[in-house]
Amino acid sequence: MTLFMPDAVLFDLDGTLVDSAPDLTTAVNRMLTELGRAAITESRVREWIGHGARRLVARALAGQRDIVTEPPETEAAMARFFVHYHACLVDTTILYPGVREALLELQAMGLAMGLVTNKPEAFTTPLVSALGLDPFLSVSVSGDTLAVKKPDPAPLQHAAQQMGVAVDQCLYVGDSRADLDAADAAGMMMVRVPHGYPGGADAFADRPQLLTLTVPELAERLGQVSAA
Ligand SMILES: O=C(O)COP(=O)(O)O
Ligand SMILES: [Mg+2]
Repeated sequence: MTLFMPDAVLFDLDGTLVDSAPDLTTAVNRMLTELGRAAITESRVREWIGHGARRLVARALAGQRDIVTEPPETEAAMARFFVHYHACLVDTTILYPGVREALLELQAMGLAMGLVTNKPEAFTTPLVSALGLDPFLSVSVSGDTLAVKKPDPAPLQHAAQQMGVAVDQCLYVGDSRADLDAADAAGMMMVRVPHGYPGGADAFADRPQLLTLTVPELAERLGQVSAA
């Protein structure tokens, strides 16, 4: 698949710009321990994130990824998860290697940048600020900014609208199937990072053509496109 020169690049957060799984695991396990439940592994958390904090908490309580209805204790558990995740939000969470330099390059190319994450705003805002991402982002759409979250296309469409850029002139950079489904439904091109939390081993099995690049590789490729 060939790359075009977009007017704006939108980024997913968890698994794309930052590896937040260790701190999320700490918070989930503090919550589970409080409820007298057994802790879960970080690899489970890596499989269960991507559809927002509430879905992660519900999956952790149910002990499985596929849930039809939320366990009844989800609401109360969410309140405890919020307390615990706030306390360890940036204990170990850092940008993936080269991300800061890549964002500087993209900024120097004159590209507008934004964030579209399923993470609740209460976590997105302090995390973005602690990691020094604020100066790069002209818009930030979280999982609870609108009534719907990814894979619904609305958060991507909302971000594009806020930036005054046509949806098909934006490029979305994400790590999960929810990101791809949102981008497809919005009519936005997506590039996938090779790390992160895809949402199952076969999450992209039916999309072998999907361009897979790290954020630094993307900045380099777009640099070539803009120079051409
Ligand atoms: O909160 C989540 O489940 C994942 O957040 P993300 O959309 O930034 O990957
Ligand atoms: Mg993600």
